[in-house]
Amino acid sequence: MKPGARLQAVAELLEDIASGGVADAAASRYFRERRYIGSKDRSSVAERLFAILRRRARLDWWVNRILERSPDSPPPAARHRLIADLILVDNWGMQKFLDSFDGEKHHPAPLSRAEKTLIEKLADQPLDHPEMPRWVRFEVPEWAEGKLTELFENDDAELAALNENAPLDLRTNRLKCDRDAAMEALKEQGLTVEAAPWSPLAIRVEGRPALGNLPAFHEGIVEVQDEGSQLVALLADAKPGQWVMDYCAGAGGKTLALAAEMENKGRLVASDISAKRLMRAVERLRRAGVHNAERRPLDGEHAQWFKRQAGKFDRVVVDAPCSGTGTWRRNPDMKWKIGPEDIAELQVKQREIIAAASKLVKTGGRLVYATCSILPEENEQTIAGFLADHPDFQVVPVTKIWAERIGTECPVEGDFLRLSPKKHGTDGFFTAVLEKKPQTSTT
Ligand SMILES: C[S@@+](CC[C@H](N)C(=O)[O-])C[C@H]1O[C@@H](n2cnc3c(N)ncnc32)[C@H](O)[C@@H]1O
Repeated sequence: MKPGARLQAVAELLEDIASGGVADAAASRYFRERRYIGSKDRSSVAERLFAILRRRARLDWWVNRILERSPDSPPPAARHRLIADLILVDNWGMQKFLDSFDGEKHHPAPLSRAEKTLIEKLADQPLDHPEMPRWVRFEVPEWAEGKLTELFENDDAELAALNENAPLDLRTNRLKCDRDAAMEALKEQGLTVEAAPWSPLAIRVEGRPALGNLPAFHEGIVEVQDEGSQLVALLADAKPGQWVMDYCAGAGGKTLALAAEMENKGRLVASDISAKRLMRAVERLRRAGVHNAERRPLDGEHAQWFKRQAGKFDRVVVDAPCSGTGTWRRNPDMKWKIGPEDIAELQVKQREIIAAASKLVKTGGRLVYATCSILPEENEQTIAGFLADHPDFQVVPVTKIWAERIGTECPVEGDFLRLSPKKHGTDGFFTAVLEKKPQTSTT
């Protein structure tokens, strides 16, 4: 691809994302439909795309200022973001733009008058400007800035970490081998890897290798999973022979980890409101050598079955749908797609889901509630609301489970697991473990 064609690809992807596309999926689709684009070009396009998404608030601030757009005008055009990025970050001058934005096949169309003004007036400006509001400087939505500042007790580095590149983490599949053997295999296959700090199964990979080509991946020795997500699954403390329900299983990320902890023994049910998402778990379960998992979509057809399972499960894991605020570093476009009204809606949904799932837990069994959100509304507040309505459940401190299950230094103090990218180097995660109390006799 010529440099101009790479830029055009970035502009088209930015356009797609601005009109509702999700960055990861949009990029995968774009490349799938254009198989002729080689791997170097793909990486270069994806790298610039994600870098622009991470700088979006500051780029928009500059475009609005230069073009004298009012703060309530719609977001700037995708091309304006790209042009601003090339000037503010790469110091492009007019001639470079004229050479690439030449309207040739696969190249960006020639510059408009407004774009030329942008290029002239932005020349020699730095990306950061002292007049930028705090939310712009830290690249968080305006509605979230106050909340996050309070949550992180004015620690600016926590806000900044929400916008940094996330590492690629793999989970060793204990059904196939231990971490040392998995790391050896990955090294032999050309990867640079190290043991990640918290999960005894986590392997951190340098760079962004194409895992699809690796035998270790095809053989199910490792699975992609953020270290934080691995810890959630470990804290479920699922044991061989137990009955375990992964209530919001999606494409099975946690189901796989739970199956390995259960050593393929016992009953593992993956349920989800979306049968389509559950279907995506099938191939992953096969690759991982999981034999004890069954899929049960939460639909009319299975409603009776779920009713009959009341009080039968040792572990019910609720990996609830959430705002994903803990994964903003991985999905920098997502934060601009949600607002406070979504958080309020999610909170209602989370309370309904945890209440429904709790019915499946047997006496002495555990309900594990997790989100990849860092907002207390979706976490501590959901748990407090649930416990107020369900006095038959009590909190089991994660520090206690950690000591029994993992044994190393626990990353948190107190009852709940609350991980943050800055403090723990993982995505932001929350986990609470609740136990169904033994029934007290009323005689
Ligand atoms: C955070 S995702 C789960 C991710 C998955 N556990 C993993 O580790 O890969 C949340 C899931 O909840 C599902 N969901 C949404 N509403 C639900 C409901 N009312 N009951 C059960 N699952 C629901 C969504 O379809 C989605 O797959």
